[in-house]
Amino acid sequence: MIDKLVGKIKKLNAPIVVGLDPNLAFVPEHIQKKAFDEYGETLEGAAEAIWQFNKAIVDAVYDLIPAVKPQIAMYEQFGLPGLEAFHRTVEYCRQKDLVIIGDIKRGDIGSTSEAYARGHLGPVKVGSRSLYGFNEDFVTLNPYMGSDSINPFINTAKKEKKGAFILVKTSNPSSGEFQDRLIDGRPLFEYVAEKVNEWGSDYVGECGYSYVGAVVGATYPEQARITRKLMPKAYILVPGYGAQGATAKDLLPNFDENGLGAIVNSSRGIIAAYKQEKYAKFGAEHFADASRAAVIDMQKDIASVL
Ligand SMILES: O=C(O)c1cc(=O)[nH]c(=O)n1[C@@H]1O[C@H](COP(=O)(O)O)[C@@H](O)[C@H]1O
Repeated sequence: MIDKLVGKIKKLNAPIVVGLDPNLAFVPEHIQKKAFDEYGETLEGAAEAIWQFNKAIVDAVYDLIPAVKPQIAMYEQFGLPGLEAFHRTVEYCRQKDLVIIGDIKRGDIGSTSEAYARGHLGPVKVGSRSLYGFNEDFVTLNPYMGSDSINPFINTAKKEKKGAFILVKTSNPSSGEFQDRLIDGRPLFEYVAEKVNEWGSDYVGECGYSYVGAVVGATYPEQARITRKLMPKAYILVPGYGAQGATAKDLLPNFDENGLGAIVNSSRGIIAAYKQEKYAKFGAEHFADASRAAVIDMQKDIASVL
């Protein structure tokens, strides 16, 4: 899957992942109304609204981008109907040949991680059958519980030719609280970066990159300079561009000398583009066209610095 991802990034000249984080507040009134008319103001109604919203955005942008990253929290907030909308979204994106990064940020004791890995990457055995649950191509992982919490995902990813992005230095304001703490004079995130490099060293695709990747927030370019060197084979998922304030220049340290090695996420900046002054001319009716315009602008913005 890392080869498919890198191949698509090169072909489209777009190291971009659109984050499908559909809060109801982003879903235009007319879509909400239609869903509520059909299902009432219920969890089912909310799930239908976010699914229709996602579908319109995917239809508008799929030919421009290599990948999507549905963030499971935005679906979980609507309970089981929300998770069904997550699954539908994953399946729809697969039909559109997009690489799917399930943003699930999991990691637990080994036996529990094995179950998460089966549910999100691999098949689960049911009697004589092997069945897929959510079936994303990559997942995001939280490595705080150590190697035995990560290994089940790596083993499953290897069998399935899929992959993972492991949190190394996150984009949020408090990310330094623990991640920057010094241990023997070096910040914790550097140790995690070295571990990501080690976890991925045996699992390198034809493109030269490992299918064990990392997450490094665009909001911390200085730290990215260090992590890029510590894990030369890791593809880096870079969130924080757009809504969290990072600019194209901030992304640069995550890329290699060939302009590869990183893929930049934008969620609110794309899916809620119609709410920004810059794209207001599209109006809520044409929210998906606003998202397309925002993807094109993001692609140009990143290309201008690479
Ligand atoms: O793993 C992630 O994707 C992630 C890691 C991180 O350090 N920061 C971060 O913002 N994210 C996710 O990236 C997305 C960012 O959304 P926007 O700020 O709207 O572009 C959300 O789904 C976050 O959960």
